[in-house]
Amino acid sequence: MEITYIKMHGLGNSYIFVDLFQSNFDESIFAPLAKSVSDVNTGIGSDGLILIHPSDKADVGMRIFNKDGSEGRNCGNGLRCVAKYAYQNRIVANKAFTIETKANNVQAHVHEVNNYVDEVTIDMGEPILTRNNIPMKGTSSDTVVNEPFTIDDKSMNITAVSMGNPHAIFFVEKIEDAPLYELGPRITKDDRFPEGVNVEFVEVVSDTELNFRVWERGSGVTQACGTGACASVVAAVLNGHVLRDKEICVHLSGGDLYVKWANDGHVWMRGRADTTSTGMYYWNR
Ligand SMILES: N[C@@H](CCC[C@H](N)C(=O)O)C(=O)O
Repeated sequence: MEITYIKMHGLGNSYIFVDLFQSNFDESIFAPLAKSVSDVNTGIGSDGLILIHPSDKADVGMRIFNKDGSEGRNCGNGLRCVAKYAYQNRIVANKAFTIETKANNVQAHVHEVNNYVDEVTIDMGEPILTRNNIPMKGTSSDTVVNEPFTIDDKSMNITAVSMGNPHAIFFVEKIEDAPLYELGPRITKDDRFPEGVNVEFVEVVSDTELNFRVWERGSGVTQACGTGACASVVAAVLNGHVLRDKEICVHLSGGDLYVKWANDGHVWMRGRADTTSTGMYYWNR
């Protein structure tokens, strides 16, 4: 099977994009295709697969499949890439437009300088803070803010936030000491999260800056996670580390994202989206 693709990334969080405005495939191929293209040795190498598709609910639609073939409901870095692609390939005519995800419809705004889109801002909508809707098991309170969380012999405090997909945020003193490889793969599959969870370790650098590392559900360690950065800023506000309605710079392994949890409840994310290559994938199923 031959599949035309584009490889793009948001701060090193890379995906293989397939434009379903141009071609059509059977639903059954997407999960195995995500696994196949993501393999760095026998595929292309990426954190997953993203479909750009026609939508009857928004100007353009996005679906995301993680490296292991599981489907996610939202992807912040993917949204900025889809916005850039849709504008540059004239799927949309205006710089401001809507994108449908499995979680919600978001508003995108591309920033064009000398005919080149370098940054994209996304209004990600409102975070979900209720335990049942994150979802996370437990009864101690309706929201999960700085709640004791023990795994094996390690006691930490968790704040859980959904940006349409679930995030478990742990504040640490120093980002270099975060137990990312030790606990990331355990927490992501912990029974307390019926749908799994994206795991973030966050250091508060100042009242305008956070350091951030992630173990993504279905993909493992990635260079960046847009929804994770948004969830971390919300968690930092809830814990009194940073102010609401103020733009916070989140330092991820692959670069910086600018995130604000506005007073109207919406979370805004601004950052780069980059294209690395286009090509034909020859898939031996
Ligand atoms: N990298 C993404 C999130 C991708 C989906 C996630 N792994 C999940 O399963 O929820 C981002 O930039 O937000």
